[in-house]
Amino acid sequence: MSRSLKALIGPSILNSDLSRLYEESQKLLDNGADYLHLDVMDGHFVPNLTLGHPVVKCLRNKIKDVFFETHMMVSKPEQWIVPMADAGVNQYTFHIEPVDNVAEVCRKIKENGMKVGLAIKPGTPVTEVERYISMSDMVLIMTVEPGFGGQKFMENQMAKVKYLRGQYPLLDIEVDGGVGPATISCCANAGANMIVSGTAVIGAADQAATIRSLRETVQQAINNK
Ligand SMILES: O=C(CO)[C@H](O)[C@H](O)COP(=O)(O)O
Ligand SMILES: [Fe+2]
Repeated sequence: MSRSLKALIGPSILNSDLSRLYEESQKLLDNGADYLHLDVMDGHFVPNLTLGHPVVKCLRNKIKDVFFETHMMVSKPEQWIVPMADAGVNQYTFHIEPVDNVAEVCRKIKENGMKVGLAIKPGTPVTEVERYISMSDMVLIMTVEPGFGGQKFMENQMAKVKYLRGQYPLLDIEVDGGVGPATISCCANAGANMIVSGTAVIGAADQAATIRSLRETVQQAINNK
């Protein structure tokens, strides 16, 4: 049977009340999130700090059967592969910009039993990531400068998504940054199927309805292709 694309919504907990990380995460899952997108920042690759593998491990101890993606906004992604695998991460998504040997990092991630996600910043050409696609499970096209939640969606990044979708009909393509009800059609029509949404979902009056509506918009675009 051939594989088909699936619309998946992975909320980012970055702009939630982080003193209640477990409760906020569980609430998102109860409201229909397909996976959790955990933003890891090192204060060096981006000018902000969030959480690391000890926190991810504690969260994993409380939330067992859910797909955890870590979005590694770090200068040395190779350094955190083993600790994140040990913490129970399912997919290790890292930025290729600071990495000399992307293939080697991909190899190590797989060797440690995780899926590989390749991320690029808004200023990085899509061709930079395209050459590594065969080694990856997913490509993340950032739609804000990484580092902070609550920023404005960059529509000009959709050209990258459209290009990738045209070339790779079954590739998992994720968008992250400023995505919510106002911008989801843009992402869906360009061909993104994995949707990270932080502020828009966390702050929604009806979280379940918002998650459902994001997924329906994306699934409809997939079905109409
Ligand atoms: O990687 C990120 C920031 O670097 C976050 O995942 C992203 O910003 C999600 O939050 P929001 O939807 O509020 O933009
Ligand atoms: Fe992110």
